[in-house]
Amino acid sequence: MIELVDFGKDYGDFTAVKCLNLKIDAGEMFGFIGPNGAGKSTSIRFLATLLRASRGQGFVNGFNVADQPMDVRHSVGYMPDNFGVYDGMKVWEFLDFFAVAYKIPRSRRKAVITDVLELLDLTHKRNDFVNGLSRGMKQRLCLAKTLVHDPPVLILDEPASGLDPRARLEVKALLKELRKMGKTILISSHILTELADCCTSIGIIERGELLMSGSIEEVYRRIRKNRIINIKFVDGMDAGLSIIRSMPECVDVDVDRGQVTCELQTDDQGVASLLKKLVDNQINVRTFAEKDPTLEDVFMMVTKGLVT
Ligand SMILES: Nc1ncnc2c1ncn2[C@@H]1O[C@H](COP(=O)(O)OP(=O)(O)OP(=O)(O)O)[C@@H](O)[C@H]1O
Repeated sequence: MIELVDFGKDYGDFTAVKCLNLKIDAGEMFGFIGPNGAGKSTSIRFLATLLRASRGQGFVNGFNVADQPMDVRHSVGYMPDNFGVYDGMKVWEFLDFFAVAYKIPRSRRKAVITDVLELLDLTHKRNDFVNGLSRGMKQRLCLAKTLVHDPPVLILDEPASGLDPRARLEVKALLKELRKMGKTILISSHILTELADCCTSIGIIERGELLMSGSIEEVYRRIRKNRIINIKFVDGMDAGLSIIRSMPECVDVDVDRGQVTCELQTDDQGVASLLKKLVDNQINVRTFAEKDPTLEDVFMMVTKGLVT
């Protein structure tokens, strides 16, 4: 449904995106994850037909982004990372403006706006001025405007940024609802944990390069070669730490409030042999537990080059 083939973008001498290949199937919710300046918005703006590529091609709903921009625009609901609005506009007028832009006939516009407001739980704000809305409401309104022409594809640039935890949860619930309605969704975020339980697949981008992509399960499977172990000692933590650090499989060690967290590039056998080594050296281990990687851990490992 969404595809980038060798996409690249230069701004003058600066290469923002090198060569990005991405394929998102119909019905997927794809999380596009990367630090500031990684190239997420650049790629997204290209897919939304707002930016010319320096190299490569993009396809949305079977249409070529560069050659068939109008078809792409009708297929896509795009939510930018910044929300702009004309002064003195009411909520319904804002949506009507986009409905007109998408050439929805006058006879259908009122019903479309009513439906979208209901879906986004904004019916009670219909006659309020947009500028008076809270940030959470504005984000929801922005999401509402991406839906007026009922596009099969939604491209959302950081839809949950700047929201409080409750508003973030609400946006996430909405996204799940939209996926159930059959929309294909590309969503970018730095808030990795946000995406973990709603995305079907993710792509991690850094400095214009896609470092890893696939279903969450696939990415976790690959990351499993790095094991994260939490250890607490009764005593002898310093001796324990030097044993851990001496292991060639050890790639990272962190100590926080009496708990040691170490990252080992190893398998089950390697994890077991660390515990054995500690016990054989008469170190009193109180707890020793492997931690399942969170999306945050995955992101840190991938961007540190520990997993490819
Ligand atoms: N119009 C522009 N002119 C010059 N450089 C640009 C322009 N737009 C983006 N860049 C640069 O390209 C790089 C990628 O920017 P982009 O906005 O795509 O990243 P991003 O991953 O979306 O970051 P963020 O999460 O901060 O929004 C950055 O270094 C940015 O400074």
